[in-house]
Parts: sequence; structure tokens; C-alpha cells
Amino acid sequence: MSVPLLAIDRVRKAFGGLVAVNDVSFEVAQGELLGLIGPNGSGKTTMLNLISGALSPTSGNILLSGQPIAGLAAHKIARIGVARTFQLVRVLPSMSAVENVVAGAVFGHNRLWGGEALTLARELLARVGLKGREEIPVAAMTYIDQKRIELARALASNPHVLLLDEWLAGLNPSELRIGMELIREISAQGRTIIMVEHVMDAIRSLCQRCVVMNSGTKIADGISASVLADPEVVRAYLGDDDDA
Ligand SMILES: Nc1ncnc2c1ncn2[C@@H]1O[C@H](COP(=O)(O)OP(=O)(O)OP(=O)(O)O)[C@@H](O)[C@H]1O
Repeated sequence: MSVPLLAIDRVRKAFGGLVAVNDVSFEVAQGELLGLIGPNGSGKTTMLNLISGALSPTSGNILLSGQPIAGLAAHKIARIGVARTFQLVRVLPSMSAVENVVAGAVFGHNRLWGGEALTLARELLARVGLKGREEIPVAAMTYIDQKRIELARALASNPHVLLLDEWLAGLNPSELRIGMELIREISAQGRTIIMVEHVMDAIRSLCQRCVVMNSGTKIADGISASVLADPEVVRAYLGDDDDA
């Protein structure tokens, strides 16, 4: 059997007495676009923080192409090939769009410098729909454009795995369509993606498979259409602010 690109193996994260991630295991295949869903506070962002190295697990293993990465510093994991976007966009506001993306190329897995980094940054900005706006300071750009920049910056490191933390949140309906199309395109180019998302239409339409967490525990893992119809999953969401 071939090694999965990413293996989460009985990963646990406790904050004092609160178990935010409770012995969760799942695998992600090369090229897969996996949805990671669950009600508010179910442990999704904590899981992304464990994969990207912002947090160390209390126990369990995380393997990227068979190599253990759990507990390594975030910058090391970035170099090995994991990039992410954040729930609240994190861009460098005083810098231009292209400078932000160059930063991703310089510090990530790819590590390009100078002209090469600049060329890649311009290509990626065009790909996310920002051609002609490369030199504008990020602070002067709209929210969706800042999200595009953050995505381009993550892609600039040419990551093996791209983690999207509610990348579609806060977009209006027409921006949402554009955003979904962009994720679809990036996935079609073969990039492996885990997307944490509350927009269920996006999960249904983009992710063939999804993993569901509730109170830190994995409660479902499978084909999105059947997982979303699973009574336990529906129950987990009842009473939650699912804005889908
Ligand atoms: N650094 C931390 N210290 C203490 N508790 C934390 C920390 N980070 C997360 N938690 C707690 O862990 C639980 C899971 O939080 P997490 O942010 O992972 O959930 P989530 O599924 O991403 O939620 P949402 O959909 O609302 O973003 C919550 O109870 C949260 O309060």
C-alpha cells in the first residue's frame, strides 16, 4: 500500500483539562481536496495548528510522506512543505501585494530569491485574479483581495499540502462563487488541500471527501454527500450557527 501524503495518527491536544483534539486519525492522499468540518469549537483550527506546527500535539503522530513532523517548529514544517491561510487574514499591510507573495516564496518550501521569486509572485497574483494590482499596498485592498494575496503567498512556497482555514468566510455571494472556482482550479492542478469550512455548499461542491469533528472527536469520515446526510453529523450541527 502506498504511503499517504499526510497521515494524522491518534493526535491529541489538551489545553489544561480541555481536550480540543481527542485522538483523531485520518489520512490525506496526494492530490486530494479534503473538507474538515464541524460545529464551532470542535477542534478544526487546532488540528490545522497541529499540522502546521503552530501547536505541538500532546500525543500522537503526524507524518508527511512518511516523515514525522508533529512538534517541529512552524518554520521547519513550512520548509518541509505545509502552507496555510488563516481564519483572520494575516498579511503585511504596509507592503505591496507582490512583496507579500515574495515573502512566501523566500521563506517556504520552494525558497526562491530575487528575480525568480518576483516572477513567481507576479504569476501567482495573476492566477488569483490580481493582475495589474501587484504594486498596491495591501492595506488599500479589499478583504477578498487580501484573501487572494494570502492564498498566493501560501502557493508561492509550492507546498505539498495547503491548509485553508475558512478561506471562504466573509465573502459575499458573488465573491464566494469566484473563491470556490479558485480553490477548484488550484485543486485541479494537483495541489493537496485541506479546507476547514463552514460554508456547506462549498464542501458539497468542492470536496469529494470530508472529515467531521465534534467536541474534539472525529465523528465521520467519507464521501461528502453521505457524511453530510449522516444523522450523527446533522445532530452535531443542530443548534449550531451553521450559516450554510
Ligand atoms: N490556545 C488555546 N488555549 C486554550 N483553549 C484553546 C486554545 N485554542 C483553542 N482552544 C479551545 O479548543 C477548542 C477547539 O477550538 P478550535 O478553535 O480548534 O475550534 P474550531 O472547530 O476551529 O472552531 P471555529 O469553527 O469556531 O473556528 C475550543 O473549546 C477552544 O476554546
